[in-house]
Amino acid sequence: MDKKYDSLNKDQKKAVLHTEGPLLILAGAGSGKTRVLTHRIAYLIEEKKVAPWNILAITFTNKAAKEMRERVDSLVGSGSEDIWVSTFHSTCVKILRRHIDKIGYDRYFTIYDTDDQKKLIRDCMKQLNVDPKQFKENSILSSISSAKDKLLTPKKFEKQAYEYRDQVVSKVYTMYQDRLKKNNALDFDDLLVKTVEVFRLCPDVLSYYQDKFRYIMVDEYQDTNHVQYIFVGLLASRYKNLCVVGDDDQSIYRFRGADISNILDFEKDFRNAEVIKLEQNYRSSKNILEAANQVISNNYGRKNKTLYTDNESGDLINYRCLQNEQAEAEFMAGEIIKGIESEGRDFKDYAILYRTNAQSRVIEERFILNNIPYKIVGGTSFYQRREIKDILAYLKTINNSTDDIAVKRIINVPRRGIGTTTINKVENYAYNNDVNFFDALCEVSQIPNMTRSSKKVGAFTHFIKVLRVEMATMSLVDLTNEVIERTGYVKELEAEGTDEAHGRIDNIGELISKLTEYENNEEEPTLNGFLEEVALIADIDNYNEETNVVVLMTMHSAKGLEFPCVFISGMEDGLFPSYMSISSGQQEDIEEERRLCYVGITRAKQKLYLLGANSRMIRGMTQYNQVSRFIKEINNKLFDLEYTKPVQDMPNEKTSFRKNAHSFLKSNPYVVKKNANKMPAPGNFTLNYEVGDLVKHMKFGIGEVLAIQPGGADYEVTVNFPSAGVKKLMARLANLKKA
Ligand SMILES: Nc1ncnc2c1ncn2[C@@H]1O[C@H](COP(=O)(O)OP(=O)(O)OP(=O)(O)O)[C@@H](O)[C@H]1O
Ligand SMILES: [Mg+2]
Repeated sequence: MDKKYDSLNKDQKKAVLHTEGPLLILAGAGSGKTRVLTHRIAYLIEEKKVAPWNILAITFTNKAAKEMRERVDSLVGSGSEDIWVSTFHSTCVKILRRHIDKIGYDRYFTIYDTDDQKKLIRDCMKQLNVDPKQFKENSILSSISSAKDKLLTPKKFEKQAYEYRDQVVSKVYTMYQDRLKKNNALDFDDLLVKTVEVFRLCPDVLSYYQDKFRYIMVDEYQDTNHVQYIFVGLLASRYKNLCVVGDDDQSIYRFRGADISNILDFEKDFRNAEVIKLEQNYRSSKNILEAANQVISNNYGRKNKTLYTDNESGDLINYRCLQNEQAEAEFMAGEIIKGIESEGRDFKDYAILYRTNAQSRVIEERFILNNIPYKIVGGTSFYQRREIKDILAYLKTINNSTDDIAVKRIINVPRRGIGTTTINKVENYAYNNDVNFFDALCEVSQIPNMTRSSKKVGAFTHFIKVLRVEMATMSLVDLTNEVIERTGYVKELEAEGTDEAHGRIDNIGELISKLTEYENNEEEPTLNGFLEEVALIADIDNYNEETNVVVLMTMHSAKGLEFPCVFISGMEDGLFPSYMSISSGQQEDIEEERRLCYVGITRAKQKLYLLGANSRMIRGMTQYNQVSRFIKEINNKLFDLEYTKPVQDMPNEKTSFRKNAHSFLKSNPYVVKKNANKMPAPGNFTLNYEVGDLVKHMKFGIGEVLAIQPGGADYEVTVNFPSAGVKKLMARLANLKKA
């Protein structure tokens, strides 16, 4: 056997050599699962003389597929181009291009992306007279998608549709599917559904692929959904040479239909399955691994796994709670620059992970300021996002209506019944009369044959003109809120209720935060000034093509990847774990967040930063979040104590705590300053403490007074309790004692 297999440990080798029969490799992060898969492919070809075209390897993303092919290439040398290494979707496309005619589709079908899907759904809803105010296309779309995941055809779905909403979805689903077929198109879910359909209806096709793919491997098996599970099951049912690898602790796509039981039930589905556990982690330092283990051990119902490493203890984990999100971003930039200048690191050694895409905005701006090249992976950079461009287009239109592109962008967003025919006519009029688009809109009554839409156009131009007048007496934040309110932009997103829509709402909130920041920092804030500032940032943020760059991404996108240094930003309750997961009250939701935290931590090889902020501006409002519960699940001993006060001990560290508080107050315009309690006392009630003092509360222990504000017959006192976060208390009831 070739020398390259000597680098594998005993269990890994066992997994590589076990080529016949079902095999489950269930192992924690960084234990070499993906590495085993690549070596297994090499072994099958080189030692077992299996033809490359008899091998199918499925990865979760195209990026992972590309990496796996490269790794196999470097192991085997030649022949690897004949192996099928791809995602579920690309695998299915290849199969369908050859055989979909068997179920009445043309082999040259087109694939619909989300935008195409939405257009089609909209058409169907119109034809069926479904009220788009009551039923949002995105929400219907996501119901259809989840039906497809479960292999529910329109007919089957109809049979189960007892509730009114389901009956509406059922009607749309039936027509949608019909129209897809007429258009000879498949959506993304169909790629899997139709492949399974071909396999079930055409035994000869299934038989061909069962024979072809004698050896099947699936990476990240814990995140497969039902239809993917059926697909793999059908293919593997003849030879049963199926090797799946995964980690139940890294299942993070439940919201997309991933079913963790697929991995937990593998032994039931495939009797005689060999199960191999890999227990050695090769990726991370001892400290990082220990932190990950401590966090995940708080989840119930796990498969029993232990993970150790022979790597060095390495640096302690750098946990820091900074003053606010700006300071957090500044700290990251500083650390990266320090690492490059004094530790010989490269930009590409660093990854910044966060819970929601909206968090990237502040970081992007800081990096631009400090000339740190970066790239957003699996997402769009902040100012390129659709909703941000839309709202900015409104602001541009209000500011200066000669920007035709901006006006055209929003003339029918959200939809107000102004269609392309109208727009074309207005464009022609503008061209012929040499006026800009907005002016042409204002003169709509002069344009022939426009009676029907002229009212709608008039309402739009009126709306813009009114805001133009009102803005003289309004802050920019209020102006933007007016736009959002009166257009119903956010309301529409709320009604959609999908994860994507929530993400967009978060991003709009982030834009409001940006505006608030701008207004606070600028002596004479103007809309024009703001738009100029943003235009500059939006222009520069184009580092995308470079390879030696810091990468920014959500923890979801980081699955399977590794980096020497990892920052996790926003370790605060309400952000991570998310507010939704906390407020749902479901243990499962917090557990999914905890798995995500485990994924995040285990991306790091040498250096891990867990960062949070005392205060964070969300939707233009300063929020004081508690330290993330996940931080509290990590033993303080693993934190770099030189920088971090252990959470529980903080109140004893009086001096540094005070010092901290003062700089905190300085940077926080929202907090009433020190002389606040010299304001007229409500009634005859006085306090014996002031802002900056430490006080003791019966339940929350010692905390620091951040603000005091008279309110009726009492004071509202804002206190930062290290054990419980920032609380607003009524002084009489709270009975706080100076500590
Ligand atoms: N036996 C080994 N000797 C040396 N390095 C190894 C060994 N096994 C794995 N590694 C290295 O450890 C790191 C993690 O491996 P790999 O990415 O395959 O883990 P994984 O289990 O797939 O992780 P994840 O759960 O995050 O997907 C890689 O850098 C890999 O090269
Ligand atoms: Mg992996």
